[in-house]
Amino acid sequence: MSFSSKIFVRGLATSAKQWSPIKTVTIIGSGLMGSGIAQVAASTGHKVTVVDQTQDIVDKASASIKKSLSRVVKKKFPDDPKAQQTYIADTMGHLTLQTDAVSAVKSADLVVEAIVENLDVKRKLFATLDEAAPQHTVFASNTSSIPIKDIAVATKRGDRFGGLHFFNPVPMMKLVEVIRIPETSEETYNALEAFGKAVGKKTVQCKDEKGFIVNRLLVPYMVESIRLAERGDASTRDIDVAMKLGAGYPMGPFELLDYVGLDTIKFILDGWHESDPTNPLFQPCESLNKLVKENKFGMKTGEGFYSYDK
Ligand SMILES: CCCCCCCC(=O)CC(=O)SCCNC(=O)CCNC(=O)[C@H](O)C(C)(C)COP(=O)(O)OP(=O)(O)OC[C@H]1O[C@@H](n2cnc3c(N)ncnc32)[C@H](O)[C@@H]1OP(=O)(O)O
Ligand SMILES: NC(=O)C1=CN([C@@H]2O[C@H](COP(=O)(O)OP(=O)(O)OC[C@H]3O[C@@H](n4cnc5c(N)ncnc54)[C@H](O)[C@@H]3O)[C@@H](O)[C@H]2O)C=CC1
Repeated sequence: MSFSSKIFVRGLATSAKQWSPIKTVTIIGSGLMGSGIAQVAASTGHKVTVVDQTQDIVDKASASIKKSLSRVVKKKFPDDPKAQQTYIADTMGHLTLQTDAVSAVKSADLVVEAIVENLDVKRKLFATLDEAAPQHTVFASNTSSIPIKDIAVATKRGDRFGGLHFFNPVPMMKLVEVIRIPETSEETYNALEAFGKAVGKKTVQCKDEKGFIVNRLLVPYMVESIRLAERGDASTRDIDVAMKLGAGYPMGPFELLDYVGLDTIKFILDGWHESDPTNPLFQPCESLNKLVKENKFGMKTGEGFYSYDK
């Protein structure tokens, strides 16, 4: 059955809001984002296969999904240990973790890529998957900063390609940005949007422009916060307190910088600066560069703008 006839036939019987043509999902990359996306997809009844490079990595992902689920169920079923266990077992029962990407996409309706933020590596992966996946399979990248069109050129399925940008921590953050490139068909866009809703997220639509919506606004905000501290106008602590209590943000900019990873922010800023060198919002940032040079990436290395117990 072709993808389009699946949508048409099933779409007649169910409401557009709840119904998604995506039932079987393969997530490539089981790091921070891939494991979170896998978790929310599995817990909403999708059949999910997660792929990473080694058995050790997928074992760690499985453990981190279980840990995250145990936090979720405490809130979802506060006084019902049995329901907590059932929810965790059901979700884990929808998950398969493996190391072979080619066999993992053979029956996928959707492939979500969440591997390292490197264009060449993403292109190489998608070129391989394009050969292996069935005709109807939709491809999506979770990239933070690389244009979707630059990744999609590695495949012959631009019409079945788009962006699905989730947020960290995936189980908690309620948004998915759905990104279309000019080639993305209406049917593909609708399927991606329906999948976002089916995993319990609010979706927003965005063109394939730098940073989409959230990162296009957040990156300059974070960099401007660093510049404010660099000028000595206020301390990092006070800037964080100010933005939490004065603007209602759950984390201050320096807490968020350390949480996301300073290496990641630098990578994004450098890339945008390279492609738009005169844009004042994308100018290099001295103290960010210094911390990254010293391998102080934030929470994951134990030190960034703040220090953390490892
Ligand atoms: C940005 C520039 C460019 C970067 C480029 C790369 C990034 C991207 O492309 C896009 C992004 O993701 S940007 C980052 C977006 N994320 C944010 O802004 C997070 C902001 N922080 C928060 O929302 C909360 O602090 C947060 C929800 C994180 C934690 O809440 P709290 O601060 O209150 O801390 P907790 O007390 O530990 O947690 C509160 C409740 O959340 C539950 N929880 C937290 N993490 C979880 C996880 N991983 N899995 C499951 N449950 C989780 C936790 O259970 C807790 O619930 P309660 O027990 O009821 O308190
Ligand atoms: N960290 C964040 O806050 C966010 C990251 N993103 C994007 O999501 C993607 C993944 O980011 P993270 O999960 O943070 O990275 P991560 O470093 O935690 O995980 C990446 C995983 O991909 C695996 N991998 C690398 N090459 C692979 C390949 N060829 N085949 C299979 N697995 C491979 C790695 O072994 C690793 O486990 C990136 O494109 C990033 O820009 C998007 C939203 C938020």
